[in-house]
Amino acid sequence: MSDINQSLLQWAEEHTGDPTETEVDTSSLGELRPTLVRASAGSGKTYQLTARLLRILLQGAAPETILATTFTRKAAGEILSRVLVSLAKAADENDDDGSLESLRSQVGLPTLPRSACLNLLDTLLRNMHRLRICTLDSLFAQIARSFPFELNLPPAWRLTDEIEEVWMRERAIDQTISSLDRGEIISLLAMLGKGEVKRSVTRELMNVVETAYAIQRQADKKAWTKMAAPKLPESAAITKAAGEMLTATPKQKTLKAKLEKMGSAMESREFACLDGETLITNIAKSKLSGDPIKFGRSIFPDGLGEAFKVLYAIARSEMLRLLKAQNEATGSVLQTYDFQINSLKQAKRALGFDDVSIRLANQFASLDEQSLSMRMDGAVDHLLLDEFQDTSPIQWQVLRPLAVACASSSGGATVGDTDRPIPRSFFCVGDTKQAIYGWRGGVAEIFDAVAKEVPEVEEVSQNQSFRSSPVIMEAVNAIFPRLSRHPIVTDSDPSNRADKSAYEADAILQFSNQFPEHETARKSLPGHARLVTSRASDGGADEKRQTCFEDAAIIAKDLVDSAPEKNVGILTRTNKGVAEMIYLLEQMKVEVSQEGGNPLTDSAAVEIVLSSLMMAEHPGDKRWSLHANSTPLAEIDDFGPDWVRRMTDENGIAETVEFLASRLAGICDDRDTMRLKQLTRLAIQYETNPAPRLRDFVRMVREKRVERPQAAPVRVMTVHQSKGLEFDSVILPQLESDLVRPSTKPVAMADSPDQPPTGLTRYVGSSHWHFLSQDWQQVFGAATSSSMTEAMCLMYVAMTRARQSLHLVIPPARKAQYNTKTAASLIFHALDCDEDPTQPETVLWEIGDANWMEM
Ligand SMILES: Nc1ncnc2c1ncn2[C@@H]1O[C@H](COP(=O)(O)OP(=O)(O)OP(=O)(O)O)[C@@H](O)[C@H]1O
Repeated sequence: MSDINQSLLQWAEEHTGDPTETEVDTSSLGELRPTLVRASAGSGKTYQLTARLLRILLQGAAPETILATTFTRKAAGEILSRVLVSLAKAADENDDDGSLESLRSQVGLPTLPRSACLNLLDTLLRNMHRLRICTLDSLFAQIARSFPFELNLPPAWRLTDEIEEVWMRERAIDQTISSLDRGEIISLLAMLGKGEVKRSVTRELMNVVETAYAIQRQADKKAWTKMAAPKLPESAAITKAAGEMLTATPKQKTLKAKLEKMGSAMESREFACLDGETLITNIAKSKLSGDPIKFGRSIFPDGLGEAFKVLYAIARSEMLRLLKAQNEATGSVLQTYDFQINSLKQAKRALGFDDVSIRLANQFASLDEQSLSMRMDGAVDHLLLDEFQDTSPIQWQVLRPLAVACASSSGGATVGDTDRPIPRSFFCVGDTKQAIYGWRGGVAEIFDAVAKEVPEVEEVSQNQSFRSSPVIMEAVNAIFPRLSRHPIVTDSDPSNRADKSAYEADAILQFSNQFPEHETARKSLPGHARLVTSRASDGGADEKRQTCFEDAAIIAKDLVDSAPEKNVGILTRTNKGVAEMIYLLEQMKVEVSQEGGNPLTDSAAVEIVLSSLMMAEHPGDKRWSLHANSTPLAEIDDFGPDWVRRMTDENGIAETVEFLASRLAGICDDRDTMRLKQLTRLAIQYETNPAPRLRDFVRMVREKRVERPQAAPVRVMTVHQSKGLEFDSVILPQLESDLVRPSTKPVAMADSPDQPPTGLTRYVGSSHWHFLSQDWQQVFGAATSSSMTEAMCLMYVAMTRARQSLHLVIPPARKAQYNTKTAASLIFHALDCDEDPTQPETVLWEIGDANWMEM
């Protein structure tokens, strides 16, 4: 039990009366109907979920009948702490903040007695271990423990961590390669790559595993063979077409040369030169538009129509047959990898969260509710799901039977020893506009699945913010419903289903059309929002970004200086951006902290300790000893690889690290000292590992993010990390990067987005989409739309973290039309700014009062 819970329990014990004295009259609550809440940012999703949980508890439900899940441990902790703190405050007779009234209004019980809050708090604190408020991952791990045989789990299995997962992946890839002979490797690589061997075997396999394994595990076994490839045209037809091209007599030399090249290729059946051929692309365009086939500005003479059809059919068949072979090779290598990694994990008795979810999902498809509740340490009567937009199809498959059972209000447990039943309940909440975890498998369309699959679920939407000032809401309302003003949308041709831009445009259009008007309950909260260009910079994209970051740092410093009690969130697109931003702020002596933390290697002192350990691991590699010996550690008697090895063998890694850290004290500032302490703590934790090894420890330190203990007034993080948080001021300095980052991830075909894939294929560049059948074109298009929608969601999450002020800093545009595919350009067009975006240090748009902090 945490310290806060311990002290709450003590406090509750001193104040609790006889629980039977205060039976709560919950009749006014009515039945808790199955509910699906689609709620916008800051509109109180966590607040509502907490309210629902409290209502269920106040009705007398036993804590073990309730299950509330979310996505991060932090969010789960936040829900629990909101429940406990609001009860504790409401129960406190000396409270003069109106906490009891607030709780009464939150739960909808105007006569809720103070003593009932105290009794409930007491019950909860005594039954904390029974109340399940947890992440989906930890819930699944708990459930899995109840089904060891069905899930074929090794005895006494344990969960892996991220570092161990990487280690096992590398081992399994090595074993996959060893299981193949040389000839197999060469042909496999040729198939996996673009028909040519261009990468190292390990790197290519690593890439395939990283991009395709997770999706293939959820897919139908035959998914990689779904893509069909047409045969080459008949040989006679090719010969005839070749002849027509070779004998054609166009006036223009370029046309003649092109026809000769194509004709010869067909005649000799050497088709490699057709890949990437402009003429083929032009044939595809003409098929779509009905216009004559062009080459440059010239048009081919009449009579070649059939020959061009054959040429196109050859190019299409070549491309799709290669893709089909690549897909099959990918499926087969992933099958071998699957065998290797599973054997490894089975031998180590270790499973990752993904392994657990997949095994459960397969099992749960055929499980009835009774056997489910029998195994799960009793029945779950009340299910509450938070952040539902981030749920993956696999996770929904596991949750579905529980959701359906809880939504049918009959059959719940009774209150204590009485025979008064408490109807079961289902509640799920989320915001599809905040679906930013597509890469982790989250699928916002799961919301629609709930509406379809959970009987009689009531849908509620909520767009009133309890977080942001009217100015922030005005900014959000000014931007998102008008995103479709951007030239990407206005210039797009929606009829071309092989055009990537059309899908991107469509995604922006849908997002802006469906965007609900946002309101706020905090009508008198002052605020300020503006879009500015940064100072000019001469260089390329890196210099421009750097200048925006510098300007953002200046804005943050000004805000902190003028209103030290307010907090500032600087949200970047990338982790690299976070590191750069922190460096700049530290240079300006602004106190800053990083959400989620950095690896400890951001401290030079930690690097010295790591070099000393690596010196023992690789005595032949002089880099490590040179580094370690150029520091005060060189003064240790006999210091060298043997000394470190002896010390770790005799005293363990943690003690060695602690000793080395103590010898570095003289050269450490406060920050280094704190990071060294954190390093020692990591070493102590690491030593509980069954086979601790120096090399693995160093690797873990390099990868593991460790937060600094205290949050500073300025916090820097990626937009992803800011989800669920709020700041008085938000600064967005990285709006100029590409909206959608290029991806070559495989693409999946499914009956609906919440279903497992029935088909999979390697990625195909958009210039080749015209070769694909219509259904696959749509699949590629849908993947593009999803990425663009996610980019819109990211912008939305970023802006709606602001309570009072919002600073959007963009570099001056290259051209006044400003039609780049960036958030900066989208915002500029949505706001219909009159000012010239090419000018530096210009306020392009501004609302509210820059002195909001004084109001
Ligand atoms: N009905 C309400 N009455 C008063 N305050 C509320 C209410 N609902 C929410 N709040 C307050 O508004 C703020 C935002 O609420 P909350 O964090 O629950 O929003 P959210 O919908 O989860 O936000 P997001 O999706 O953006 O993370 C919190 O400070 C919360 O205490």
